[in-house]
Amino acid sequence: MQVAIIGTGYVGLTTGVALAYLGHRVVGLDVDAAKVNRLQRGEIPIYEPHLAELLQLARKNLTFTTDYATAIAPAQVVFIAVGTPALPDGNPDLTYVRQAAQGVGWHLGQNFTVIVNKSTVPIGSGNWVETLIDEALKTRAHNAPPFAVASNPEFLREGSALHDTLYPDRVVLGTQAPQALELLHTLYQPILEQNFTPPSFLPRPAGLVAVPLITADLASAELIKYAANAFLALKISFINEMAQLAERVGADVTQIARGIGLDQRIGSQFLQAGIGWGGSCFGKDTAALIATARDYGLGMGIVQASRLVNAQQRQWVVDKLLQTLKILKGRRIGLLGLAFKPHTDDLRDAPALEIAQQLVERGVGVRVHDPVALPRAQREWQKLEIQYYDNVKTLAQDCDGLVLVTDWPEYRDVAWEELAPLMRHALLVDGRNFLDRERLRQAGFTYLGLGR
Ligand SMILES: NC(=O)c1ccc[n+]([C@@H]2O[C@H](COP(=O)([O-])OP(=O)(O)OC[C@H]3O[C@@H](n4cnc5c(N)ncnc54)[C@H](O)[C@@H]3O)[C@@H](O)[C@H]2O)c1
Ligand SMILES: O=c1ccn([C@@H]2O[C@H](COP(=O)(O)OP(=O)(O)O[C@H]3O[C@H](CO)[C@@H](O)[C@H](O)[C@H]3O)[C@@H](O)[C@H]2O)c(=O)[nH]1
Repeated sequence: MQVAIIGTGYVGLTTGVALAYLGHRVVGLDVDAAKVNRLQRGEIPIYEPHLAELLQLARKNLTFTTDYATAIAPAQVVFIAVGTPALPDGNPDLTYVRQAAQGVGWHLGQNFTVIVNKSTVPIGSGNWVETLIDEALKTRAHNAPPFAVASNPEFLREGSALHDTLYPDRVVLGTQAPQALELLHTLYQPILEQNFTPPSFLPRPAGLVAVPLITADLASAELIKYAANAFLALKISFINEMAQLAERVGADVTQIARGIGLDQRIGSQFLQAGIGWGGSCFGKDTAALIATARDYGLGMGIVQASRLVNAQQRQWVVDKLLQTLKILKGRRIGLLGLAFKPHTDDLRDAPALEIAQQLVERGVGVRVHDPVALPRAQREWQKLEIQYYDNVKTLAQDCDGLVLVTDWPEYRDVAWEELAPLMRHALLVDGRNFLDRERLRQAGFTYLGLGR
């Protein structure tokens, strides 16, 4: 099938590369000319495992452009995958969705096209996009072509985006138009029936033979996305609240997580207590859900509470440093990990930024390290007075404490025994309960986890 994807960020690029690999002809469309130039040269502008490799395998089916006419006119399916960042009142900023929808309306070809909202957008956005396209079509001289709007929320996680796209837990399609559903079913058929040859570097999970398809009305599909993210955020905040209690009563939250997670009704994933959630989605999507509910007179107390707990977790790390070192002014603290999670260079709502800001405000000299996100942090955090290190050992020299912020696997392999003697205080706050605390203690560290 002929596909256009508007927005070549984490979601659009991953979707485009995956669909091209599956044999569809895909045009990636972006307003960012520099990004499109790089993609045309085969370069991936973000750090996302295997994306570059799969792009190479899919190249013959994939082109990139900044020109709406080139991308939209021949397309049978158009995905809108532009950003929907949070506004100060919690509602998502729909400026980019509006621009994309209007661009679609101005350039739609004469055959039936399905326009798919893949961006995370509030309830009613499907109808709104339809109206925008309709109005744009009216400005055109010739007869308006047939089209339908569908919702196809995206559930990929950064760091495993391609895996999640090729082997999703489910595909959700929200539309009332049978023709749209039929087209999208054909588009996703290789994934739904898992009848493609997996790339060698992304093997199919054992036992996966088919992916469930959920068909829903537009509003339900839109709400499924927000409900999923709110629930996941809530699950993490729940275990983090338990961590706060566990620490006070002398229990170990990692044992509690295991003890409840093995109950199949609860499930063991997303019970890792620590600094809490960050990233481009949980914060913005829980805020959007609360903002939507507010319009209907609902408070969304549980979702509000999960945001509150999350904010406390970031503060907890600073409090621990303060309690242990007593005076923070004049100290040197090293942060290990800047990205909001491992295997990505994404810094949106990264807990590291907030922790660094708080420490800087308290007069701490902040040093930071990350295996992949350093260059991006240097570009995006220019106003923040912190020092960047590409070597953990050099960073630790004369430090009063280290905070493990991101659970990058390589931090397990640090020669901790060599680090402790170099530091002014061999203190480590493990913000993810990730390291082997016995090993750290043997290496001479005062080890502090969260909730254990
Ligand atoms: N990042 C994730 O893990 C993830 C997962 C699921 C859903 N989502 C949702 O998907 C959407 C996209 O997120 P993302 O992280 O990929 O964003 P992103 O910021 O990485 O990419 C968005 C892209 O859209 C481009 N763009 C903006 N306006 C445009 C326009 N008018 N025409 C063409 N291109 C335009 C931007 O230049 C950018 O390259 C958001 O709604 C997000 O909530 C994101
Ligand atoms: O047990 C856990 C699991 C995760 N996290 C943190 O939670 C955040 C989010 O992690 P994750 O969900 O793995 O990454 P995202 O890429 O933000 O993916 C989420 O947000 C996406 C955007 O909407 C959705 O598509 C995904 O389904 C949803 O998992 C990160 O800061 C993690 O460190 C924890 O603190 N404890």
